[in-house]
Amino acid sequence: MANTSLDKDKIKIVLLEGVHQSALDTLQAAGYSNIEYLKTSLPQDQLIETIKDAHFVGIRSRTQLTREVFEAAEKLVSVGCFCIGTNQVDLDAAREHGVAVFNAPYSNTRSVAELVIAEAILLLRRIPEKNASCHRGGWLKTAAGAYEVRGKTLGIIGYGAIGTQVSVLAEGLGMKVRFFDVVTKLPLGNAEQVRDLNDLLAQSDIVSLHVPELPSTKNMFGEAQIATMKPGAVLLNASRGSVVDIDALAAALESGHVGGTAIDVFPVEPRSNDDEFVTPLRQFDNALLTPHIGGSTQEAQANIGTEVAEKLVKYSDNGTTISSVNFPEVALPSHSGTHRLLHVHQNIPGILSAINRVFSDNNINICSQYLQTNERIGYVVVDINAEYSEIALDELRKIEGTIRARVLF
Ligand SMILES: NC(=O)C1=CN([C@@H]2O[C@H](COP(=O)(O)OP(=O)(O)OC[C@H]3O[C@@H](n4cnc5c(N)ncnc54)[C@H](O)[C@@H]3O)[C@@H](O)[C@H]2O)C=CC1
Ligand SMILES: O=C(O)C(=O)COP(=O)(O)O
Repeated sequence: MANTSLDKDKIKIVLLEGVHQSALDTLQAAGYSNIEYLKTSLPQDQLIETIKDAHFVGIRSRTQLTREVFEAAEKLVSVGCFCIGTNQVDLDAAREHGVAVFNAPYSNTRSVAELVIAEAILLLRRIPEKNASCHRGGWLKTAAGAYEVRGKTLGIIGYGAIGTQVSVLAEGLGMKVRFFDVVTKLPLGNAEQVRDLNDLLAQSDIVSLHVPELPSTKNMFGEAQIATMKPGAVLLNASRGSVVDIDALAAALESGHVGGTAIDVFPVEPRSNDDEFVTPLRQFDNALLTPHIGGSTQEAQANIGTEVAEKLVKYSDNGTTISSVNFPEVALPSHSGTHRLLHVHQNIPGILSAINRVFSDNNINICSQYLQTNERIGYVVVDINAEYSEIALDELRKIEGTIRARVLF
């Protein structure tokens, strides 16, 4: 019988953007040795060349996996986003090509929250401009415009995993927490949900954004929202660069309406540490600018490396898709003694009977079967006796609506 389950050393894995060593360790410990490791992201043409024969790809927030990339990467089975955000991946295109995408939804939450709290304190004490002045030989020893965060109102926009952590830490420092979210959320501690964004902005001394990049959050914080902030209040953004209109923010820093800002994410970010960083905010001493390092701590990166690599290994070794962001989720037991067929298909009428007909027409006994569907695709996993897997795989691949079929043993 032909060997249709790929040997592990033939499974090519490309890891980009310097993911943590823990990812390599996890993959290697699971027997995967064919790993190409790159420290940066790649422009689209080089990316396509590098991953055209890859089965697994690991990225962080910088690498853009567009439809064109998925069309070119014919062997791609799965993508690991070694971060929280998955906006850099065309998830529809991935799903249509049968590529399961995984991320690490919580491993860097605390790191972002700690940074935001530190920035809030530094901004209210006017530290960024005092620090800049000291570096130039100045000595701005004054209490003018410097405040404690205790008793101040923090307005959080997006009360999810990060927003709630910020909320808890802020209350520990004696801040009043108010939040705005499009979903009704259970407030932690004494935080209160404010239903109208303008109301939140009008009462906050510190505004911090923690929303995902979505069509609805693109430029959601522009001239009008900035104008509604209290004069002298500070704005923090460690979510995505597309959320804040940077030119409007620059104008408000120029006029003094915004008292200071801490920005970690930008509409255009350099591809690597060797490229120049360009933003209109560079000219302002009271703008605390960081190079998208909200989640860049040793703890977060090590945990993310292990977490996402483990998800890729599980999907590769036994087909489990638990916590995939674009695939129906199936938790699978091990399948010793049988061959496991994995079939990803468009969710169209009649396809399940066509799949089951393959087994009944060929008199193949099904040892176990698992199915999960969403409105677009279905994922069927069938364990059968080894001797029948080649014929079954051939027949499954012929079914109209099949996106991808593979066998594991
Ligand atoms: N700077 C960095 O290094 C990092 C940045 N991030 C960014 O932070 C974002 C948030 O992360 P999590 O808290 O884990 O996500 P999450 O999904 O747990 O929370 C996001 C919250 O935003 C809310 N939301 C969505 N649209 C909204 C809108 N228009 N107005 C108000 N609220 C809205 C959601 O209902 C949800 O409660 C990520 O999507 C990612 O882009 C995440 C990690 C590191
Ligand atoms: O986790 C996220 O969404 C982040 O923004 C962090 O991205 P990074 O891994 O630092 O490129």
